[in-house]
Amino acid sequence: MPTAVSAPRTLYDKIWDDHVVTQKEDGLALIYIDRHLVHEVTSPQAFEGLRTAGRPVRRPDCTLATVDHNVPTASRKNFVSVTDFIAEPDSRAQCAALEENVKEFGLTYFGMKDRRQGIVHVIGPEQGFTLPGITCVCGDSHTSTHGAFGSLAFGIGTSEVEHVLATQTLLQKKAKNMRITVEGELHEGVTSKDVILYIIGIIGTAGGTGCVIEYAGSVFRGFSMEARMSVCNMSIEAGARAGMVAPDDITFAYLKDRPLSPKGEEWDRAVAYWRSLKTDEGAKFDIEVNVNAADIIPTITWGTSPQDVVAITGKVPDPSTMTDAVKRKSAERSLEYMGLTANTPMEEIPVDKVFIGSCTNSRVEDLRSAAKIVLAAGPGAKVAPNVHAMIVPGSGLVKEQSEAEGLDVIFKRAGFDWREAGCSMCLGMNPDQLAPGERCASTSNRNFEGRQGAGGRTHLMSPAMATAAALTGKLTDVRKYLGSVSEANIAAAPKLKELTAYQFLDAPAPPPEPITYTASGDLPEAEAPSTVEKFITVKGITAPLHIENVDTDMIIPKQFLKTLKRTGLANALFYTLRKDPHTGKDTDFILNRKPYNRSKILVCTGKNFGCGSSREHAPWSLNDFGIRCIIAPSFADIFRNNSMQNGMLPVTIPQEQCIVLAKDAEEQLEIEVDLQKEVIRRSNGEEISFTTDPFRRHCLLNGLDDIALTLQNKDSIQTFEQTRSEQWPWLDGFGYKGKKIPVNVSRGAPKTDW
Ligand SMILES: CC(C)[C@H](C(=O)O)[C@@H](O)C(=O)O
Ligand code: SF4
Repeated sequence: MPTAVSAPRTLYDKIWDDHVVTQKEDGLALIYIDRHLVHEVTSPQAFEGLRTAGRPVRRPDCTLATVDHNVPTASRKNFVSVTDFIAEPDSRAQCAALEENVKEFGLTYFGMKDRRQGIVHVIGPEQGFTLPGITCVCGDSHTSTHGAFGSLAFGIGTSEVEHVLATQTLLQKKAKNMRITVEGELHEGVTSKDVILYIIGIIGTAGGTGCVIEYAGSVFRGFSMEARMSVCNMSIEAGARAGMVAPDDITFAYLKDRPLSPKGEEWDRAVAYWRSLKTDEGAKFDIEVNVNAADIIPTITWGTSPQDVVAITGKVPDPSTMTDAVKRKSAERSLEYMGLTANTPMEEIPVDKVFIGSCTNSRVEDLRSAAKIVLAAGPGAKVAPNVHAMIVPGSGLVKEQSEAEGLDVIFKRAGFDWREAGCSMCLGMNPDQLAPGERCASTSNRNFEGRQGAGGRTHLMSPAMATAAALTGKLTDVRKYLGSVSEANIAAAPKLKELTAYQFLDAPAPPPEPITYTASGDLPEAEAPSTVEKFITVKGITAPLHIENVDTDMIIPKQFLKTLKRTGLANALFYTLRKDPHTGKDTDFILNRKPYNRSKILVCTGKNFGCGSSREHAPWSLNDFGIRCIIAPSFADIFRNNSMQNGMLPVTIPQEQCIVLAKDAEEQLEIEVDLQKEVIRRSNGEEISFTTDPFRRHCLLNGLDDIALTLQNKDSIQTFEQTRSEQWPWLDGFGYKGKKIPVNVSRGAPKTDW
């Protein structure tokens, strides 16, 4: 609840202060979570954990579930059930498991028959589930998207999903405040996607590590909600915990009359509160970055990290000009993977596929901007013969609205493939995938190796740029379509009719599935025994790794995320590096070689280990392989957290010391990591000290389970909820058809009349 703080505060400070349930002296806080989105990939093990411990979901009324990653995007005309429709057994099992879990635990679920189904980060805002001033989490790194509404929204791993389901809270340390200000006028053809790619190019994929970014300045103020969402979405690609934009009239206009937005007198109360959610004059930011809007031109990626950006008018960079050895090696590796030659003009690179979709760019406004380019290209515009171009709306409602506006006709006439909602080719967990060697102009957010399909090559860009590439068959400066001749084409074309979303949102929903649920309103007293292994000391063979930005897609590729278990993932670890794609045989990657195939420790000399997705499968696979400790110059926040939830220790020490340890490792000298004393012992007796968060150290040394610890605060949580209901009544219950579910009754099944 608001505390009496006189010093000027940032937007992040205010939301944080409003959600602290309890706080320890060392700064560790238990924060209340207002909204929880659930999808099929990161939840099965969490529900299993609840089941084993006999714990109910604490706030079904604040939880919304859907399927998105695994769903095929082919026509659903003949859809009967998930079991008939999804051919791939593991995808089918994961979607079926979610259907079972939502029934058992009484959660609201937008399944494949529901027109509101879609990517979690599209449906939350669309429904008004996402609101200003809230805390919002999901077992998905792109939860940062929801920060566009002035909320504190961030991705979590599966252990934390279980924690939120059980307690509606999370243990967190406050992040640093970072502000990125973009002032001035954007050039024609420059979109929100270009702005965020440009920013990541400047600050790098670790630039926001440990921070919550506030996007400020005239450019973000002028952006629509859709554009703000595209920016906040990619905060995670900048390494940040979350990104946010202060709510304003644009935010309120977007939210008004959404199914789950507050109504009537509560709306006025909510808006009055939301207006207070801006950074105070004089508030302190730990890091400030200023960008001049006029410096940005349409931007795309050339490599395998989102920071590998270049202007469309530029050339493929030349690694031989790079002075930093690790960077040079990474760039050489990227160019080889991408099949590119240094100094090739970007506009000369042909593409095989175009993907317009993903939680970054699959909303109506994105699709309109793509359609505008097709119209600008003239009446006979066609997708180039060498290209397969697909457009995948972010939700069933986006699809319906686009069709009512006639966008699908424009696309289909030009030869685009118009699909059903889902994550699709952003992350080939479903049939939409690149074949090895195929090159894709993609509006998604990650260009990691193998991300869109093993051996596939991804260039990130805006929807308008991707459309231009579809039409010409190569990477293209979209501004070529924005001259006076093209404007004449648009003027001559049938008018694009822009509709408002509301009429689509209000149409009746299909009846919900019957729910059986038996849970009491109180948090359980009983503490389940912890399953977390203790970490005291680990001594053994250490594997050296000389890669920068080791992303979680590299640690464990998408096909292994379809498991319903936490174990059995040892062979999946670094799969693409360990298996030859042609022969299926083991490569000579370090972890395949003796004695490193028995490594207990991994030392990485490159920065930003574990960046990218929130998949806890990454630490699970390391753990299964036998690696209990990773030493690196820096870690991505979610990976670090996920590792410690599994009794593993990520140790941060300076890069020079990592290089020393990697040399020891190369000589097969054993290393000992002693958490009690916080030292790393080399075989020559020399000690390198490190520090760990005191609470996490305590949990690791004693093998403690966060949920059991949190449940000791049950009285504080209940008191917090009482005050929350009085202060922000619109946050209780889903409010479908105006029906409110009062707190303390809400732990039963959600009412079935929504
Ligand atoms: C599956 C999920 C854990 C993952 C994420 O966290 O981002 C996915 O959405 C992705 O984009 O890689
Ligand atoms: S980044 Fe891609 S895979 Fe992840 S949630 Fe968004 S659309 Fe889905």
